[in-house]
Amino acid sequence: MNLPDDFVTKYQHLLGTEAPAFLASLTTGTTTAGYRVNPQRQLSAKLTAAPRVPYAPWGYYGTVKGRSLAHQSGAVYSQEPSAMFVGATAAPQPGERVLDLCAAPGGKTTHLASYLQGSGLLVTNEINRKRVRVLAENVERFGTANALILNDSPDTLSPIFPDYFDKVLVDAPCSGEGMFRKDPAAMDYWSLAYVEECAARQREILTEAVKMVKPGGQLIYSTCTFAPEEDEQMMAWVLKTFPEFSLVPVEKSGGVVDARPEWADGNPDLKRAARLFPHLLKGEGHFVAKLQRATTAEAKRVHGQAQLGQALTGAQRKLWQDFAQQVLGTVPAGDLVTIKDQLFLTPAQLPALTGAHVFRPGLHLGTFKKNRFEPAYALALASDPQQVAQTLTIDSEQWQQWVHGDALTLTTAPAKGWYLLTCDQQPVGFGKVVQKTVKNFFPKGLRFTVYPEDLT
Ligand SMILES: C[S@@+](CC[C@H](N)C(=O)[O-])C[C@H]1O[C@@H](n2cnc3c(N)ncnc32)[C@H](O)[C@@H]1O
Repeated sequence: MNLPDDFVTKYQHLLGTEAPAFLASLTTGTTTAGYRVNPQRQLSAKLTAAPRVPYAPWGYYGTVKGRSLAHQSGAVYSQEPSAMFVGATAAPQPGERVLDLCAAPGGKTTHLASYLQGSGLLVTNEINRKRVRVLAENVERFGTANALILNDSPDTLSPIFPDYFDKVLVDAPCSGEGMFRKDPAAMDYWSLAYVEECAARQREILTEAVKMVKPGGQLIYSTCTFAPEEDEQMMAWVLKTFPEFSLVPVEKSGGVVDARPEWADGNPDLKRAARLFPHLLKGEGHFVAKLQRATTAEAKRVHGQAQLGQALTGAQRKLWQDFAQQVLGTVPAGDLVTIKDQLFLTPAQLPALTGAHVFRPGLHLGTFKKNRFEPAYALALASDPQQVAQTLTIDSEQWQQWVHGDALTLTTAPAKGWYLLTCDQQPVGFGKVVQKTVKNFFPKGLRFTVYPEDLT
């Protein structure tokens, strides 16, 4: 791999005697894959036998194939090990209000969801229209029930959520130098000028992000670049521009090191942030900082209350309750709304979302058809098979037919109706049983063929 000349010169100057090891790790080193397991799931011994990522709860080194049961059912999320340090630094407590401002494809968001354990609120936002779809797919696949998914720019959100969140994560769009080894295409658009462009955009994003942190709350800032302009210098700028914020020490282990004050204005507090270098640990390049807002200010009030959809008709409520009682065994608590014929369970007590683009108002429960209710795939993946009344266990061969979109044939005929299909204790979707056939409702856009090599 040929690194850009300007990049090599810059880091030779910055790193001095450390530069050869650093540059060699990028040109001749190998990337280490990782995955996080989903704490909401029963996990097979195979998934948890891999070596642990030292700083990341639920994190393991190793590979899980995309066309595997573990991936499809949301038992795992493939994530580069250094990226796991970001969620581990944010580590929200159950019940907190959390904003992930730059969230697609959803690696950090699903990690934050694991910490929240289905409680509190996760507002997960992605500015890009195409990428927000992928974010929604991953949030649903991971069985996240308490997320509001938005598709907005930071300046649309800051007036809606003033002083609102316990934790705000800005996993910023950056020059991506830390990904050169994993994704050499990131070098194609890199230049010294591009670093400056990214820094300007980060200042804009942070200017809005700070407004949404409640007094006493925290802002977590991360990039996957080595560029001091986007890392230490960005934090030095925040400290000077927003004096209510101070850096709190990021706990470091497993080869994670202090950030470099000498690469910014020399403020020793900058050491409190963290750098992940590929020549010092098993992972790619990252920078992570944790900023605390002082408690002195009084929180601004949010306006109004969100109208995320329509109220249910009596007939719709009965259809849903009958389905939930019979198939789930219980009616989940929470606020229900419909958008056209779609039913959602929404987070409670949100402010008015004036001007925002709501991509998912909450957990998709299903669709009202003429006089019947059809449960959603998202509900299946958010369900705990051990709590669900009507489940049907399928084997690996049937799972392959299922994700391919085929109907399944059973040897005996259970009672007619909806069942949560499970394979190896993982929820894989709802199927409708009619005599000895299970009709396939696996979403058309997600169907895939499993090849023999995917099963090893
Ligand atoms: C580093 S990626 C986020 C990765 C994600 N947090 C994850 O863990 O999967 C940065 C994201 O910021 C988005 N972005 C780009 N420009 C932005 C802007 N001006 N404001 C907010 N987000 C932006 C990009 O579309 C991209 O999805």
